Amino acid sequence: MNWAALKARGDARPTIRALFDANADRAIAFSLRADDLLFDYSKTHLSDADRDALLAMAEDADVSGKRDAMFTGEKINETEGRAVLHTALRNLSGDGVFLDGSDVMAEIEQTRARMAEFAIAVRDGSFKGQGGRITDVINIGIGGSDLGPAMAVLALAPYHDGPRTHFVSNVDGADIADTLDGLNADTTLVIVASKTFTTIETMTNAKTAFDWMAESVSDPAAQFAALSSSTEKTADFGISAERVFGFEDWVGGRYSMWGPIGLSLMIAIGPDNFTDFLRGGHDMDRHFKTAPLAENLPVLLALIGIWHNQGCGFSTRAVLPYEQRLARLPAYLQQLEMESNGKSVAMDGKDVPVHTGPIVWGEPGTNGQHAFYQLIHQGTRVVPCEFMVGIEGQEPDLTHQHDLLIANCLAQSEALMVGRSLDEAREIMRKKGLEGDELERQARHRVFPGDRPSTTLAYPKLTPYVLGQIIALYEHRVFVEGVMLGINSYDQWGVELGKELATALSPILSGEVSAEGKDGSTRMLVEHLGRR
Ligand SMILES: O=P(O)(O)OC[C@H]1O[C@H](O)[C@H](O)[C@@H](O)[C@@H]1O
Repeated sequence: MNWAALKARGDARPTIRALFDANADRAIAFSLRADDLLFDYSKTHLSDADRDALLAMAEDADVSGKRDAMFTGEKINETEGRAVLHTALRNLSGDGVFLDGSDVMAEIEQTRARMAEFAIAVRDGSFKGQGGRITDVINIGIGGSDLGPAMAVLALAPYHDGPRTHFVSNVDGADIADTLDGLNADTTLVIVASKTFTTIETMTNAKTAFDWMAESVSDPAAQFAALSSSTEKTADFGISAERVFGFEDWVGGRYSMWGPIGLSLMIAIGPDNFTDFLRGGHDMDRHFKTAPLAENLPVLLALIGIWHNQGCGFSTRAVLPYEQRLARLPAYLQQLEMESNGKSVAMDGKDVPVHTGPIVWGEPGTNGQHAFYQLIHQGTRVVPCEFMVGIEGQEPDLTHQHDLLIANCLAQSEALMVGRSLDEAREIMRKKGLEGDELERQARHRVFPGDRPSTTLAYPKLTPYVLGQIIALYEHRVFVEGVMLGINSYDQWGVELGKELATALSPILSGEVSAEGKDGSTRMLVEHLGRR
């Protein structure tokens, strides 16, 4: 990968406005329609030649070959010796997906059918709590066993016609205490979601929920379900096999919401809507597998990411959905992107010679506009922005509010690109009656440098299908960026050390083990925080 050449291109980038001036059809030439999504990347610094160079880099990195290897069950997660087949969870084509020569689809479909049967029973009241029909469902999980369903349940609130859904993740007792407060144990279903069924936060919260349940009902385990790859451990916890929904280790935690980890979502919106969500993801898979690289949405999104981060040196990325119900999407994408591509060592064991995954963050618009957009417009760093907006909202009586929402979204990307010159700012100050030094001083504060890049993803309406498309789009984008960087996007060794040290610190904090050997700062903090 010729990173130096890409950097040279980034350094020599033309202004975005110059690119528009040079090509009257730039918006068409630098946008892509796939199914009913429109991805506009014309408000970036990418020229035809830069795009060609990036596409050539994608070809050199064998993105197509690696993509096919993923879909066909090769063990591309080399550091864990596993295949990467979360796409099989949403494979609705009827075609087999083979791993080591055997088709994995029968088991996936069987589990999905069991999930649907259980979800229907919870929704129609035929599965009951010991106090009657289930009114509340609590998903206890963290990371990939929390963020996906939590994000999607909020995103798809208009489709939510099942019991109330709650998510508990943090080991901070405040999380579970606040959630349990006011719930009736005898009409609550607790879903313990953990791929490994060893995660300390989840196991601790599950035990707390079990004890809470035991205070009110004679058979607490009867109101527990489990989602995991480790069925022995779910049995040890006492959860009956008929309410255990398993999946295999070739589904990564942050890619797992399409299968059993999505049970809370399925109960909330119903199996049919859940299938629509899968269909959206599956259709994006089909597009990713078949569209030529230059017309391939995940590939282009990845190339924009590589261009901004490794080409132009913009090391952060703001995700700005103009959709209040996508409030948890930035958090979801933080795990997806930063846990997948926050690595320094390439597949071959060598250091990656460039920065890897960007720092991803964001908030829904318009709220962010009144908070951090100041820095995006006038700060000293360039933050590429990824806007998202729907043609339609879900509130037929509030279309005027949706129009305002769209106007704000478009205004931001326009403002970022065109900016406001010093002369324009002077004119505004002159009209306000200022003159001389004061006019000059005030005008400078009102300059917007402009030439700041953004992309806009427009979708018809935030339906389950569209959410599936968007999530699968970002999953594949992360994969393509990972391939180009030469890293394994599917492991997460970087989370281990903190876990190990936390395990060692617990007995030190409780005074069972001495803090000797710890560094001075940690010893001081143990002494200060270990007081009861
Ligand atoms: O689903 P679990 O096994 O409980 O894991 C929950 C989460 O914790 C881990 O530390 C990983 O960083 C995440 O990738 C994972 O999603």
